[in-house]
Amino acid sequence: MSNLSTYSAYLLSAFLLFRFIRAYLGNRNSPLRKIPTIGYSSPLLSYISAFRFFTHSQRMIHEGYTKYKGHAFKIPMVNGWHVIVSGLKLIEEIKSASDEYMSLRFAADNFLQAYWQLGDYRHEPDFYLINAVRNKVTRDIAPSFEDVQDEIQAAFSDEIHIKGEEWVPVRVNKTSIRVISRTSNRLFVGLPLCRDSNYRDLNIEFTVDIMIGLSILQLFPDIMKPDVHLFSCKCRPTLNPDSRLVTMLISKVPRQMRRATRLLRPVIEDRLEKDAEYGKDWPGMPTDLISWLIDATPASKRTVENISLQILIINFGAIHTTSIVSSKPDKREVQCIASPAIPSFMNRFGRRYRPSLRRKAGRSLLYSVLKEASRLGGHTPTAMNRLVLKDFTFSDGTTISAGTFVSAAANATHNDESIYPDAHQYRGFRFAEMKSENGGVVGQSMIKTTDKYMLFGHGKHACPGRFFAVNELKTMLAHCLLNYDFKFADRRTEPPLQPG
Ligand code: HEM
Repeated sequence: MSNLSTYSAYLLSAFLLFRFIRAYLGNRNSPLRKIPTIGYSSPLLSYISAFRFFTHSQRMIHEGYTKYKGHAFKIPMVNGWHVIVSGLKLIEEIKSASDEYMSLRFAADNFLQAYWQLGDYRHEPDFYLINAVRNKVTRDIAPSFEDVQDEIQAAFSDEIHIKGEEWVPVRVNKTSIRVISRTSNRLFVGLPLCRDSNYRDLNIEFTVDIMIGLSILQLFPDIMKPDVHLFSCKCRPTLNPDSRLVTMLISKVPRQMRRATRLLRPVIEDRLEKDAEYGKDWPGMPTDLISWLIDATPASKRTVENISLQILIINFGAIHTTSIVSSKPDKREVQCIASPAIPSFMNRFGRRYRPSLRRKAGRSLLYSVLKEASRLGGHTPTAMNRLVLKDFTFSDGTTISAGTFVSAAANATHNDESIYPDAHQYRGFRFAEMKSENGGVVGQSMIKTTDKYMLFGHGKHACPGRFFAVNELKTMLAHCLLNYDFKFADRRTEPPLQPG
């Protein structure tokens, strides 16, 4: 046996022994024992289920939801348990739990393996970007939205090259992610950087690189991370990454962080200089995320590296999420052609409303189409992901111990027949046609989060970027409807949906 395989065999045996002892000791008195398990719950076999969860999370959560709807069930993970709840009551209890008990921030850090991939943020009370997004991207987007509209038009005409009367093939996912990267960054960093193809690719690739990094790191128990770290990456927010050869080979995250700093440095330095010279809100200060971040970040932390990293992270949270709502993450193709006519969709439904209500009706139909696509799209098996920091007992007596992940079963809820009749079918106007209790058509806003619609989470941490994301998506869809006719390249007439 070579040295490498002997070392691997020792490592594996030590890990299995460690896992067995830890699980055995931990399980004996754990209140989690009372919660039913999907998959194996015994110390060693549970590892098999933990691996299965990597590839079959939707299926396992659907199984749990079907068996224990309205209650909690648990699924083993490599580093502990993931408890999943459903039903108004338990979801409301997560919603109202204080951050002291259940933390989104720690759950996200843990999921992303942030300490290992991005650096040590444990001492930061909050990401400044969350405040910037909550306060500014939510309220102050109206004046900048004309720019965003302008970018949508420019981005589509750069991406889709219409040739006279010919149908042109378009990869939906690739096109939508590039358009979204450009339009979101028109708000985040402005012109000309938002159009720089190197900057655009960086933001698109960064998400993929983080996901690859976390998939490797999540396979290892935390206690082995110092070793795993030799093979992965660890870099401080100062962007001074450990440059060990193997580190650099496995994870691209540190490299991408340096690339971001390089690209953003001239614009951030210019803003910081102007801020120092003219003070806050200087005349002509651009209304974009850079300005908002500089404003929200304490003076001692206003470095190019820190602000670049925050911009990269917000792109991570904004681009792929928005693009998944507008298209499936596959390589399917549609054919596009310039459309001279106002789409029949608008005419047909416009007639059903008084002229004064037409614009409102058109908007509500667009929201409905998008909301239905996101309901069925199922890219998020769980929502309201939290790490339990102190033992927490739900009103039905279920106790979840500290260190456990807890979430709501989002996708299973979105596909529940008792909530959404014909749940597995795409009905574009489902939400626009929803009736109020007295029978009037009320429609349902995509921005409003409920225990039955959790695309953006729910409660005080519900996505603060959703106002921007939904307006961006609506404007993109309206632009496509007004400017192109399209059909699926493979001649299908129904959208290719992934079953929930
Ligand atoms: C369709 C697109 C998007 C989806 C599906 C989405 C989804 C989510 C979800 C599920 C959460 C966690 C909520 C919870 O656990 O209760 C979240 C949080 C967050 N999102 Fe989004 N998001 C989107 C777009 C954006 C955009 C465009 C931005 C920024 C402009 C953004 C910024 C944030 C931030 C800062 C948080 C953290 C909030 C907190 O910690 O309190 N998101 N998002």
